[in-house]
Amino acid sequence: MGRLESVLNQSSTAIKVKEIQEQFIGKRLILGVDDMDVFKGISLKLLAMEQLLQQHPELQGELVLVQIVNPARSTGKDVQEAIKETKLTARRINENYSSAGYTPVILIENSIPLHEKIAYYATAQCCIVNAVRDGMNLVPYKYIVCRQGTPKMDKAINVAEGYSRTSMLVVSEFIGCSPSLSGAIRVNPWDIDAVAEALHLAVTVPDTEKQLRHEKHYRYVSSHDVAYWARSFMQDLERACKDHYSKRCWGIGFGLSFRVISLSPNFRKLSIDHIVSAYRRTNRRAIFLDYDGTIVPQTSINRAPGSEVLSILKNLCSDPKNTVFIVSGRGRSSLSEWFAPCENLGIAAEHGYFIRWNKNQDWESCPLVAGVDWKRIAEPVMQLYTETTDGSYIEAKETALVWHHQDADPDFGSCQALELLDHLESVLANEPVVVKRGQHIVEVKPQGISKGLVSEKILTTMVNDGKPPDFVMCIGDDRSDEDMFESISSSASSAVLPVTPEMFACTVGQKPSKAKYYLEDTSDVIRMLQGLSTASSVKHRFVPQIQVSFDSVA
Ligand SMILES: O=P(O)(O)OC[C@H]1O[C@H](O[C@H]2O[C@H](CO)[C@@H](O)[C@H](O)[C@H]2O)[C@H](O)[C@@H](O)[C@@H]1O
Repeated sequence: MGRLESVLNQSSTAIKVKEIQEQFIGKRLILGVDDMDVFKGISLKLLAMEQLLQQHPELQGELVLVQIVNPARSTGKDVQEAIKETKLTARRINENYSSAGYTPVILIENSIPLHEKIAYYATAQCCIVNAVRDGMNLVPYKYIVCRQGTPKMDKAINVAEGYSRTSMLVVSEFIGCSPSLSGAIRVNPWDIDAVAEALHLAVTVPDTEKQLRHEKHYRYVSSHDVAYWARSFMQDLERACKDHYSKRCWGIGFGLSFRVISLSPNFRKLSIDHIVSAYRRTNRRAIFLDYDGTIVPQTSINRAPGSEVLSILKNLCSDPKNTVFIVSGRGRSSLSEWFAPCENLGIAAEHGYFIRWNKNQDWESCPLVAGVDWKRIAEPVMQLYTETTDGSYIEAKETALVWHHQDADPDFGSCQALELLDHLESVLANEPVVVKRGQHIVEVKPQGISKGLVSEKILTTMVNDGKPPDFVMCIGDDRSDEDMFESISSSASSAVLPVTPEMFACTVGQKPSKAKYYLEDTSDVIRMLQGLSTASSVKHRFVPQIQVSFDSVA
């Protein structure tokens, strides 16, 4: 900024500004400054200018595009073609729309001194950067600083004190600085109609709007200087390195999915002996189990629980010391059908929208949620991604919609999922829903529903019933389960639980998690649950069932 301001202060710059003002008196100036490169979209810009003049004859004779073309940095065939195309298009526009004293497109192809370039920046009413691919591109920032000018420049060109500055920017959405320019008109450079329209808007909006946009831009550019960037970079670095030395790093995955994760040294494998001994010592236990990826492998074709799982759960539920819940994103009909043999099992379905304490009780549903009108917006968007992603499909639940891509090509499916997530978040921004990523799914579900609230509700009910838990175990593999891990640990440290129970938050797979423990896979989980189940059975077996009959005592 300082460098630009010092050039603005040079008398040679003021002289050039006056010269340009005189040359273009009564005209409106649009400026482009680009290297001659196939990616800069110069021809597309010229086509948009041509369309603008054709659609708005009132601008003919008045609107001028000055395109400064810095010499090409390479000499390849593609660059030569871009130069040829640029010249041909400029010539065609000038042949069709020039008049006495008016040339609509001025190409400046030779390299010009910095002060001249800055004089053009300072004079142009609008600046356009139309690159189809680029790095940061600093042209918009330079333009803003030059439009702000300096007191010395104002004096030299007779600008009154307190004169309100204006600047209008049309920028390609594909350049790095685009997201930082909230007052710019953003365009897709390939869309010539849209670029022509943006240029029209830029030159015709009232001055008050041009001033507001300029103020916004100048505030940003002047506050985000080199020192700001250096400071924020250092802060990011410090944050990323915080606790770095106390963490353990692991390389996981193969090929393109290889990544390094850093885990806290407190994160450790759950020892079955350790949890079984805590289980034995305790009398009021709360057990929360996620379904997919936790007690049933993510990859299994048959999604119903096997007989081993059912028998373990049945045994755990029949221990009067236990309150056992399946907490799942799945719908209530399949869960209640699958777990019909486990009469005492609690089920929280659709992430807790529906809760049932045991088979004999009715389903409670969350009173918070407004209707599901949002499905009319979300479904067509999901449909679009289903049509373009082979192997994907939509699952409609009572309160949620899920887009599945487990059977699609893994890389393509993941890319599509990220795009869909973004797309849904923008179209549903005003709806009472959240859009979440899960294992091979993108799910839209009501706001205010989470597995964390389920565990909180169950623990609170146990406390209110006079059975504050002294053992809490929660196992899950997915992002939605992290809410449960967080919730049980905050319940333990807050007033929800009067005494701190033995806590076992456990994720499935070694990965960054809010859980303190991990188990490798579903087989490990089943083995551990089997250990607990055996502990319950053994106790039952050894509880003396002796009936003393006093009648028999003589
Ligand atoms: O909370 P969970 O018990 O882990 O349930 C989460 C989702 O489970 C189901 O999807 C999962 O199984 C699908 C196969 O049936 C698989 O294609 C997908 O990748 C898994 O995420 C269920 O269909 C979803 O509605 C649940 O939200």
